[in-house]
Amino acid sequence: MSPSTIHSVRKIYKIASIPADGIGPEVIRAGIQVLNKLASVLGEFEFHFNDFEWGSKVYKKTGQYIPEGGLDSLRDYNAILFGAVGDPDVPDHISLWSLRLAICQPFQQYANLRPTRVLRGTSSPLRNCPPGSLDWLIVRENTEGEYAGQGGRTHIGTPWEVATEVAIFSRHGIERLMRFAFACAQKRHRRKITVVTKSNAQRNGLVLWDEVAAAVARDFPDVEMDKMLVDAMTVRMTLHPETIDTMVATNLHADILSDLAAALAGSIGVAPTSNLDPSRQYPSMFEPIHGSAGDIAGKGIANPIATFWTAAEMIRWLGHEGAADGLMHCVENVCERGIKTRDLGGSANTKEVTEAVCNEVESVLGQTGKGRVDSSQ
Ligand SMILES: NC(=O)c1ccc[n+]([C@@H]2O[C@H](COP(=O)([O-])OP(=O)(O)OC[C@H]3O[C@@H](n4cnc5c(N)ncnc54)[C@H](O)[C@@H]3O)[C@@H](O)[C@H]2O)c1
Ligand SMILES: O=C(O)[C@H](O)[C@@H](O)C(=O)O
Ligand SMILES: [K+]
Ligand SMILES: [Mn+2]
Repeated sequence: MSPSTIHSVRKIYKIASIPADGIGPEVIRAGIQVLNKLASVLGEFEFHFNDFEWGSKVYKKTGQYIPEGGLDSLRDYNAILFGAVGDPDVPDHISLWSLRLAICQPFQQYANLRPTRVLRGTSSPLRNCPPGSLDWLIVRENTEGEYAGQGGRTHIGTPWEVATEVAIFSRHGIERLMRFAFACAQKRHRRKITVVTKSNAQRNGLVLWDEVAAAVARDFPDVEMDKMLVDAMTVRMTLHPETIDTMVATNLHADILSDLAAALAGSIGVAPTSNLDPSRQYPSMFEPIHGSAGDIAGKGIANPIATFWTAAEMIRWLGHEGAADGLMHCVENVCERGIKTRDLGGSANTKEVTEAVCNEVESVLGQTGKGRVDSSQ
């Protein structure tokens, strides 16, 4: 193939980056550096990043997180790379609802994927967790449930004040999510799914959840399904991690379970998330699971690996499976060499980890090409 032909097949992706608050800009900068390195080494795609300044700083000046017409302007992108939102001067419910949820919900990014495993070179705080025994995929409902946004407050400030927070579960919303979750489980080698529920106490919405899960399960006879109450699930995750593969849970339950999962796998600093619109009508959004981490922001010590793993999931969604695996292989090599941030027990800073990953991409993927990785490396 002549160089000009190679050039002509290179895919160009327009990525909207929204670093936002706290450590968001620090880890997104690192993520962009690694993605650009990967692109130049592999030569199979190229990224055109457009940085959006949306975040709490701008909100404090203008009163808006997303400017007029802003959401529409995102529709032209192949994907959105998001940092984190949250600022000590802004109530958390304002920042979360005005930025992250203001994108996920209208863009119908109903499937939130949160893979969790113990990366090579890192360890679980659990005593009985040999490599490979914690390898999970959490599928979180991402548009309704406890995050439906329905409710209100009356008699504000009085002793008889009332507030409601109404969880909404629609058959349509549950079914599309369940189908997606079962299809994910089917693609993994264990073909096993745990439907997480709380249908003993939540006797309407989560009973519907269970019924829809049972109906969908009939269409996936090759996927083994079990059912677990969310409180008991925390025990199983901690004591018997090897019995779990894919789990599917409501918006709030999975939010909580995924922070637990991240900690059990080693650190919230490595955990990725994809907010997917499986219909591909809207761009999907990729972000580290963690928040703006005000306690470490500005110190240059945030773990960028959650963003690197997120970046790998983004390129996987764009169709470059080999490149995604190649990037993760390099990230794990760097961990194995002990170049890790403090949350993983190391002493490296964000910049050092980022440079080490870039160098690894260059030396490993530059040799094998196209993201193919020799597993003996
Ligand atoms: N999707 C999002 O944007 C998102 C997610 C979670 C929280 N938030 C917001 O972020 C703010 C802070 O929330 P929080 O403190 O509950 O959660 P957090 O994830 O920001 O931080 C929890 C703890 O984990 C540590 N941590 C997080 N990411 C890390 C990383 N990459 N490297 C090393 N350590 C890391 C922090 O230092 C902190 O001690 C709040 O305003 C919250 O609403 C936003
Ligand atoms: O609930 C939240 O704050 C968000 O869902 C956030 O925690 C996340 O995990 O994205
Ligand atoms: K985040
Ligand atoms: Mn969360």
